[in-house]
Amino acid sequence: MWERGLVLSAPGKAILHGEHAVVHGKVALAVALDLRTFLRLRPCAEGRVCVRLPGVGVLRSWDIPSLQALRSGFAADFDESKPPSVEQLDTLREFAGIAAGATAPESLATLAFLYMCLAISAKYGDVPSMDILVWSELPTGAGLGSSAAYSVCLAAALLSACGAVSCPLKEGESTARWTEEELTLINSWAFQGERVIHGNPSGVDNAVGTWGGALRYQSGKITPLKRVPALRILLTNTNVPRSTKVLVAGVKEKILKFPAIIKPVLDSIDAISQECQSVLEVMSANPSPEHYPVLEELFDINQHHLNVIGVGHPSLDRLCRVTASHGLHSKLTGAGGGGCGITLLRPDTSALAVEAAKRDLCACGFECWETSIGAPGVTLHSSSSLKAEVLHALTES
Ligand SMILES: Nc1ncnc2c1ncn2[C@@H]1O[C@H](COP(=O)(O)OP(=O)(O)O)[C@@H](O)[C@H]1O
Ligand SMILES: C[C@@](O)(CCOP(=O)(O)O)CC(=O)O
Ligand SMILES: [Mg+2]
Repeated sequence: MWERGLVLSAPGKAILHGEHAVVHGKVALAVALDLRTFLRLRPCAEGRVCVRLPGVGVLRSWDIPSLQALRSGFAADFDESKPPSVEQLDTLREFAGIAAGATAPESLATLAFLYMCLAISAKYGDVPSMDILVWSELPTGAGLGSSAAYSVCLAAALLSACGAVSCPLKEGESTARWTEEELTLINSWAFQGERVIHGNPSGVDNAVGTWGGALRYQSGKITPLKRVPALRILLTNTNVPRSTKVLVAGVKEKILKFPAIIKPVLDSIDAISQECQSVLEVMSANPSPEHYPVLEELFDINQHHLNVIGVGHPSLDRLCRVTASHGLHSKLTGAGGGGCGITLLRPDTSALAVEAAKRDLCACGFECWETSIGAPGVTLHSSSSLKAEVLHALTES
């Protein structure tokens, strides 16, 4: 079925609570956003694999025999349960001409592609000649899980191309999703992509990209949150670039340096996530405005904690101050160090008040957008069902 080509997508995410702490076994609550990464896969005839990633300026192609030769060097070691080894990544870097230790977006994206392509073909059979194009509505490296959305799309496309998962889109349907079992496989390979990009990911981002909706995540255990109130959220990108890999490594260093000081902060973040989950459950049964002050206070406390563990940034402090001047509460989301913040809007926050806050945030050089949460996870699309903007990006890039 994929032989006619396919288009699929995965959502970005916002972490309500638990970023960083989740890497150390604590609870995180995360929701899928209505901003997505799209991948188009087309067969091509020349015995080559071609990858176009316009978001990070990559246009590369390799002939299949050279990929097969590379793979045969360490085929036995590829498995979705094993982290990519230093040796494997060094070999792939050398093959692709990527400098050791390079953390540029294009280097990490190319390395993740090569790793997943070789590992999946080693396990499930050769990849066919193909042309892959990835285009995203998400900002890259801003805390909204663009790396996970990219990894989920690659996993779904490569597993489809090797025949390890089906192509569930039937003639005449506009979208389709895979079975639970297939989604579990896609998620585990997406986690490998995240491992290449992040070093030590928790797995929460790829879980949201795969399953969508809203979920609680702890140490690999994914619990969908069935009853979540329709929260209104304002996302603000400070446009300050940062790397998840570097920030995650910084928190680890702080824990090693001051364990007795930092570990209780992570425990407190865990308690915030749990408290927030209880409040959301009560709210969905009884959607009364009385719960909002609690959610707002939890945002404030967690933002302080995230500053304590070293992932704040002056731009994020400014974001919180500006929204506070409009009576709104914000925290960073994702890895921090710049990137995005989320601001909770109450059901009765007027459009005028939101516009005034947005105006002040934009005056700081930030970008804002109001989003809805709980979007579907990884999805196959028929071309005719795509928005004009997406179709244009996938045909013109
Ligand atoms: N559209 C995309 N195309 C290719 N690579 C991408 C894309 N989006 C993200 N990436 C990869 O993910 C990395 C950003 O991941 P990360 O630092 O975790 O930030 P975040 O996940 O918050 O956006 C980029 O450096 C790049 O390697
Ligand atoms: C900081 C962390 O909790 C979330 C990172 O999210 P993002 O890559 O900044 O979108 C890391 C992780 O969970 O793997
Ligand atoms: Mg990421």
